[in-house]
Amino acid sequence: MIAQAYSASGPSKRNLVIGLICVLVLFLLVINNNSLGVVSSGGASTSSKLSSSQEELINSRVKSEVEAALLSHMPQGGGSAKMASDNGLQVTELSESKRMRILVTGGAGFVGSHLVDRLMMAGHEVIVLDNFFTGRKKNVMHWVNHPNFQLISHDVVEPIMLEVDQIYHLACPASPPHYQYNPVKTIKTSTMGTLNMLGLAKRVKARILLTSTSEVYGDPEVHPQPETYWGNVNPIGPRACYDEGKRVAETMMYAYQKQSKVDVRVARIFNTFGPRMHPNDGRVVSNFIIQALQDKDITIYGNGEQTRSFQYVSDLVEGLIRLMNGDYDQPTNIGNPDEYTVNDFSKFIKELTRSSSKISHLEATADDPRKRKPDITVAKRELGWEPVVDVKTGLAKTIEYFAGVLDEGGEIVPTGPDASKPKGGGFSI
Ligand SMILES: O=C(O)[C@H]1O[C@H](OP(=O)(O)OP(=O)(O)OC[C@H]2O[C@@H](n3ccc(=O)[nH]c3=O)[C@H](O)[C@@H]2O)[C@H](O)[C@@H](O)[C@@H]1O
Repeated sequence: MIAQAYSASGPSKRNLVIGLICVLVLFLLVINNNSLGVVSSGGASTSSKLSSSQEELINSRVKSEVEAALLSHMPQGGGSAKMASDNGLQVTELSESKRMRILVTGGAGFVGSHLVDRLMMAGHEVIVLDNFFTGRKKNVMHWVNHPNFQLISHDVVEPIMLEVDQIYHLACPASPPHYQYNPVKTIKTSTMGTLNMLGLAKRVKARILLTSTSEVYGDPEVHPQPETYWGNVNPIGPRACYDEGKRVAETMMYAYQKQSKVDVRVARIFNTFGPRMHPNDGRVVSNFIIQALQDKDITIYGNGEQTRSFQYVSDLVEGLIRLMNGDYDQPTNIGNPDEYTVNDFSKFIKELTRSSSKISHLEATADDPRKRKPDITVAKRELGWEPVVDVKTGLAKTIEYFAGVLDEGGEIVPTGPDASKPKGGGFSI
């Protein structure tokens, strides 16, 4: 009996034990699977969580940058329907008859990307061309999936066939160390690039706006500089690739206007700063801010008595849009006449960043203009435009931006005065 009972109860007990073990194993497997799931998909999910939170961070930063930049210029109310896009920015719904297809060459760069934000939010279709030499995909990443937006990796030195209504032709490195890195390429960009864009404008009957520069005035002997001043440029100096390139680009604009009736606009941009400047841009505003935030020496080239007048990027963008859409077709200075010596500017940045940086004077750079200040009478009269963001407010936003870049990416070694290639991938994000 006992044996029977044992043998009878034996297998059932064994079955019970086996069953329990199975349940336990299953249970462990489930737990394990789950925990594996957390780890691996958690790896994935951590990374996807991370990337989505990074994305959120980027989007929120982009959003606040754009909102801050637009605050002073956006028409309030307006009445047009607006749609929130994926990046949280409001895009006006334009009727087909009002919606234009707008090409922005150099649209992934510092100025270009701010212009793209304005045009996209106004409800236009925007095509960005960029060769990503100084432009960065991350500057326009927040529009990449929007149906009104197209990003094309293309160098304006090569012709391109597109159908557009307006062309903002910005493509060209603008920082002295970058445009001097490959002077022949800089010349090609301003000449062949502008020729190609003018050819396109002629073919499709698009209005074209060239972003020229205060550098066409060279080392000016007239101060401040009105558009009627012809300039003082050394045609064979290290800056000539840019200065003369832009001067001949302007010449081409008016030759095409005269000969082929192309509808042209020319903006002469004075020193501009703001968020999305390349951390290795090498120009004075980004260099001084980055140096000051890291308590590194602030590098002044020469005696620091040279002057510059600084405008915030949203003012520039507003000026460009007004020039493009107005009737005035002659060259127009777009800049803020608020003038500083480089010495005073370094003190201003130190004060705003509460930095303990020391000032260090390096050798002066060749042909560095000794003074620069725009006469904006024409812009005021013809466009009803003048800057509305004071330098201190603009600098506060730019300092905040670079503080964020430093927090995310760690140390930045600013670009010095020598010709150099921009560091960091332009196409990666
Ligand atoms: O920012 C701009 O919009 C302009 O910048 C440059 O012109 P530049 O005035 O020479 O620009 P910076 O390199 O910012 O130099 C401004 C002054 O600061 C000085 N600087 C620059 C950088 C630095 O680290 N330290 C320093 O003392 C330069 O020698 C120069 O006197 C471009 O050539 C222009 O086309 C462009 O419009």
